[in-house]
Amino acid sequence: MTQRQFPLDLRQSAGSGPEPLDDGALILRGHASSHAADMIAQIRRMARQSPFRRMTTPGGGSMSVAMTCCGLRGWCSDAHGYRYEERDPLTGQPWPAMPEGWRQMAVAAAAMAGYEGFAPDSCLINGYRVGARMGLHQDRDERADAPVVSLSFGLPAIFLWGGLLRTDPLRRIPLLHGDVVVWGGTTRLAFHGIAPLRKGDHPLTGPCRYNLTFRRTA
Ligand SMILES: O=C(O)CCC(=O)C(=O)O
Ligand SMILES: [Fe+2]
Repeated sequence: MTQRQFPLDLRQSAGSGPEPLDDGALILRGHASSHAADMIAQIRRMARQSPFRRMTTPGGGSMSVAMTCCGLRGWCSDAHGYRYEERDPLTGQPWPAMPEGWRQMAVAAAAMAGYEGFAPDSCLINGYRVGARMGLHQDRDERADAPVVSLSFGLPAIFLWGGLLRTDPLRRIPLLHGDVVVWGGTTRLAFHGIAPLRKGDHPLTGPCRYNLTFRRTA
């Protein structure tokens, strides 16, 4: 008898305890699944206030990932470089507030990874469609003495996880709907990225993947 297989893009992770990723880094599989529908609805509401946009890189290119932010400061990229801004440059208005439930989830996930007292003041919201990718980079525009907490919703993606040198070997780690990754401490500045998103259709997000990263900027 052939085993019936769920298509990859309908899968979500089981929530089977922390999965070590690296020193100071772990994956909480499925940890955000039960909040997904609410959080996706909130993302869509926020995007009416501060729309997803494809930012320009300092090199003059345009990012394939569409971004928006919430919280006290939002990450911005343009011809002048990368930085955090208190106002959305697109609207001239403050970014949408970070919902208290989001903050609590990020604080709890950080604590599960050993980072007590995480106080995120910014959340970068990435929107990926088929082919969108994020090249290998370090998250170094915010405080590196606080962890990054990352939530994935919708279509699966391959997370590329390296080391402190750009040339360190890369691991390819599937991130599914509801997965949470926390990294800090000695691997806070590890290089990472996202492989080009594969086509799919997710019941909650259709052809997209959303990724939320909570950070401490000041
Ligand atoms: O989409 C992801 O899972 C990672 C995003 C990321 O690395 C970033 O926004 O800095
Ligand atoms: Fe990053």
